[in-house]
Amino acid sequence: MKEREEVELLNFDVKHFTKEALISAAIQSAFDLGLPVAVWRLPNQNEINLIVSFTALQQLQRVEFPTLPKGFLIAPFENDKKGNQFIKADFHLSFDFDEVIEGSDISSDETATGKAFKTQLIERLSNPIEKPEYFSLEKAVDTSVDYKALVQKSIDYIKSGVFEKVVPARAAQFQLPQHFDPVSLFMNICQEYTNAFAYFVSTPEIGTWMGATPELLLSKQQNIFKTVALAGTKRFDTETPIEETAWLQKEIEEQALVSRYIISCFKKIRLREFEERGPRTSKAGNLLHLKTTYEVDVEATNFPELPTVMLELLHPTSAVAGMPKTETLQFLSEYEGLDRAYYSGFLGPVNLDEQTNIFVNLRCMQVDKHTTTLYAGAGVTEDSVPEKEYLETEMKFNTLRNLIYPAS
Ligand SMILES: C=C(O[C@@H]1C=C(C(=O)O)C=C[C@H]1O)C(=O)O
Repeated sequence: MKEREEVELLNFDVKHFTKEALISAAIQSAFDLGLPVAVWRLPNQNEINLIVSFTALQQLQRVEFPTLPKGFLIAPFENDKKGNQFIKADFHLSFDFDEVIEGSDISSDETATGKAFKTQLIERLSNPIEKPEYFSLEKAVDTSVDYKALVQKSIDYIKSGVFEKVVPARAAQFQLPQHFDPVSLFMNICQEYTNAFAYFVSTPEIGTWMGATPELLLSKQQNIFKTVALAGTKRFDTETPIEETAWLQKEIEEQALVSRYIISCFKKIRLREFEERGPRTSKAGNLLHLKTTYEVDVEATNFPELPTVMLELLHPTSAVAGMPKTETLQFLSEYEGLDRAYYSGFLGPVNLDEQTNIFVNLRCMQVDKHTTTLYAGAGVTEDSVPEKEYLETEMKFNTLRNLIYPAS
């Protein structure tokens, strides 16, 4: 670890501050200067990372992972419209438990913005703030759509053979508590959902998003490419050991469709050597899902561009859109009545610690100044019951809602 001398970049010992104070001051300083900031914690890890870009978001036509600098990728559900957005890591802090383990000024030349950011950070640390401000789009979201009727329509379309599975979503808007602090919420997410990808992203262009997603879209660590098929939802029951969870035919089929979709992507690019594990029951907060993992050795298969190619083929998977893709996307844009924005898009760190980890943006919310919009969907098949799918979206909302409004 390139410890001390890099931590010294702030000209004083950051170890005097808690990680909450440092994260708050960095978010506030990014806000003050109109700069993009991302904070995250990978599943089953202690390390929290924070990056700030000294330039505006970069729009990427194609996500060429091997040539991208260190940064954070975020893309909306309807990717063709706004495209992939990239937050370049010009400033990077990482924390393990309470210790700053790395602080680095990645940008090679000291720009005026970079200098201004560090000056501002020192200023904000010396005069601590209670909670940071963040970018807010104050977006109006139509939450009036009758979700149960939408599920019924989905079932009718499936029965008439238009498609096999579709994932309609809905949004709910809530007033934020008066003393809402995104940093303490982020810390609670990290603590409560240890096997989720916990994140906070705030930029002038996309506003502020937070979440605790259980779904990996793809990752590359050393030479191993990984993706998962995640679907089927049940409430976690503390009385039943996870491995003894019983799944209904409907849920098994729903998840098998996602697996089949991933395998069809591999087939399209003539990739035959992959390792498949599962389906197994996987816990996500208070919910359980069925999960199959796929791994490919990109060196052995001589396929370095696999993550780039698979990103384009996979998104949106049938876990968030449906099967087949074209018909279900058409149905959703016609009847869902919701701008999903970054919900069910994808996001995650790129080329940090020589790894890339991109997740499907689920169990997430867009945060405005006084309100928050939560998004959730449910996989509908022929055997779905509208009331049950509605309750499933409520349970998914609860992932974050329970932490924003803890029962007193
Ligand atoms: C669509 C969501 O979740 C997806 C849909 C699932 C399902 O239909 O059972 C389960 C996990 C996710 O792949 C969501 O959380 O909003």
